[in-house]
Amino acid sequence: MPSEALLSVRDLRIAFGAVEAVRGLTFDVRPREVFAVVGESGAGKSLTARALLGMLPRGATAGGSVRLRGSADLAAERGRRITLVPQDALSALSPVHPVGDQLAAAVRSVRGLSRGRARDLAVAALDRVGIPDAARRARAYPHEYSGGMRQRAVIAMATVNEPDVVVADEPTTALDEERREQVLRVLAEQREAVGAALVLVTHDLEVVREHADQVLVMYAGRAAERGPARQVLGRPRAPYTAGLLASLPQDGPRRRRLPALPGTPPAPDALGPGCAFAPRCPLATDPCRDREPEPRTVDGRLVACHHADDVPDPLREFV
Ligand SMILES: Nc1ncnc2c1ncn2[C@@H]1O[C@H](COP(=O)(O)OP(=O)(O)OP(=O)(O)O)[C@@H](O)[C@H]1O
Repeated sequence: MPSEALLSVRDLRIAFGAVEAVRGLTFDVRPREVFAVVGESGAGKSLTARALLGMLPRGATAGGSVRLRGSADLAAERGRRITLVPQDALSALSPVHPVGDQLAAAVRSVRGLSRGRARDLAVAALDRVGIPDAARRARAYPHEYSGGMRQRAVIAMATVNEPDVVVADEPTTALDEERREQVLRVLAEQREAVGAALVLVTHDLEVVREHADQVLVMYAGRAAERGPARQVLGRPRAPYTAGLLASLPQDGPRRRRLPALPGTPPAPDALGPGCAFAPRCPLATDPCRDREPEPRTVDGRLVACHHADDVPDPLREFV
C-alpha cells in the first residue's frame, strides 16, 4: 500500500494576467520519495516548484490547491518543514555574512537553541555535505567558496532543520559535469539522512532515471505523463516522453546521440484548442489538433494523449 500523501497538489493553475503558464496539475508526493518534475525550458517546472513553497513571482495568480499534511498554512512551513535548493546557490546565500553564521541563523530561527549549539549544528551540517575543514570554512563568505561548495552549502542549509520536503529546482544547472554528479549525490545522501521527500526539478532524464521514484513529465504547463519513474522511462506512453528519451545517448556498441526533438515548445499565449505537443508529434492526427487530451490511466501511469496506446518503443522505432 502506498503511504498517505505528504504534499497534495490539486488542479494547480498559475497565470500571468489572462495567460496560463501552469494549466491544471494534480499530483501527490509521498513521505521520503524522490518526485522528479521534468520537461523542456518553459514547461512550467519552476513555477510549479515555487508554488509548492507558496513563493510565486510578482504578477502571478494561482488557482487550485497545494497542501502539506498536518499544516494549515503552507507559507509558515517554508524553511521549516519544506525548504528550497534553488538553481543558483549565490541567490540563496547572503554575500555579507559568513556561511556558518547563515546556517546557524537558519537553525535558530526554527529551533530554540543557544548560539553555540546552533553553531555546532551548522559546522556539522557543512561537514556532512563534504565541505573540507568545515569549522574553518564556516567562517568564510560565499564568494570564497567554489561553485560546487556553494551548492553543497545550500543543500546543508535546506536540510539542517530536518524538513519533510526539500524542493530542488535544477540544483546543478550552474555546475560542470563532474560537480553536477557530486552535488546530486550529496543531495540524495542528505535527503536520506534526514528522511525528507525530494521534489527534484530537472530537464535531464538521466537524472530522473538515476534518482527518481516518481516522475511528472510536463509539457506546456500540463502533465504529459506521470507515474513510477521506472515504468514511465522504461516504456513511455506519451509521445513527448518517448521523444525526450529518444534524444538521450544510447548505451552499447552503437552508442550515439539520436536527433533531439524537432521544434520548440509553444509559448503559453500561443496555444490552440488541440494538444500542445501536436505540432511536433509524429503521431498527431486531426483529433489531436482539435481537442486537448484528458489525462487517463494507461499501463500503470497517467497519460494525456489520444494515441497513448499506439506509442512505439522510443529506443527501437521512434525518433
Ligand atoms: N515572472 C513571469 N512573468 C511572466 N511570465 C512568466 C514569469 N515566469 C514564468 N513565466 C511564464 O511561465 C512559463 C513557465 O516558466 P517556468 O520558469 O516555470 O518554466 P521552466 O519549465 O522552469 O523552464 P526553465 O527550465 O527554463 O526554468 C514561461 O515560459 C513563461 O512564459
